[in-house]
Amino acid sequence: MTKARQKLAEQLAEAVAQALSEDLERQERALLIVSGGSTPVPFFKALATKLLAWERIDITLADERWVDEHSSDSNAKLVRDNLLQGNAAAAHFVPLTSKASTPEEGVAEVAERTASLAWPASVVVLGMGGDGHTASLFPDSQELGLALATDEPLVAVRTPSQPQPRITFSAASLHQANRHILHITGDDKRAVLANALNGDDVRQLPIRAFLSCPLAIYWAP
Ligand SMILES: O=C1O[C@H](COP(=O)(O)O)[C@@H](O)[C@H](O)[C@H]1O
Repeated sequence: MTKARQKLAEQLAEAVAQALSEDLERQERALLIVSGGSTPVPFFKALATKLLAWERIDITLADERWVDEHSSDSNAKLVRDNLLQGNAAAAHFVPLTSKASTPEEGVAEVAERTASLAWPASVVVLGMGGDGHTASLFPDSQELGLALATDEPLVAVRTPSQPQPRITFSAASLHQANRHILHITGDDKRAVLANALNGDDVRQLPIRAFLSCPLAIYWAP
């Protein structure tokens, strides 16, 4: 972990804690939506140390691989191991998988589970892959058009470039937030983001669906 990435994670944790705290001053519960992958780990660890009314905070994921919750590929495991620790262990975490064997079979149950959360979310923290995907809105997914257009909260996704089936919040659901943040690191992702800012084809680079939310960008080399 470089010093710049650690500092970025700490600054992001401070901003997210501040946002949650502000929202909790005027509402009973607040919702935080986080992303999986490798980038958020230092952010999760920094956020877990914050003194917040965690028992009034719901946390869920932007997307998930349809894998066992103990799998190393599980975004829920990532959140449990790194964010739901220390002070933040009191938060209420809502995972995006079920006992169903496929996301197509489980999506309705997960949608019911997430409907009772405190929408709009206080903060959505997005990540981005080198192909411009965010959440599980992948350029090569046959469900991308549906996930970008539907009013349904969640979509089951099959993506040729990914080994596991996935479930993702739709763009419409992820738009329902008071604040949107993109957390990325590295020159390769900076170049992808620059490319995204220079065009408007959302299917080519799905992160474009969030560029005008507005989107606060947290980037370090
Ligand atoms: O597959 C995923 O990838 C993206 C980016 O992950 P990273 O490892 O490059 O940080 C992530 O935002 C998404 O939630 C995750 O499911």
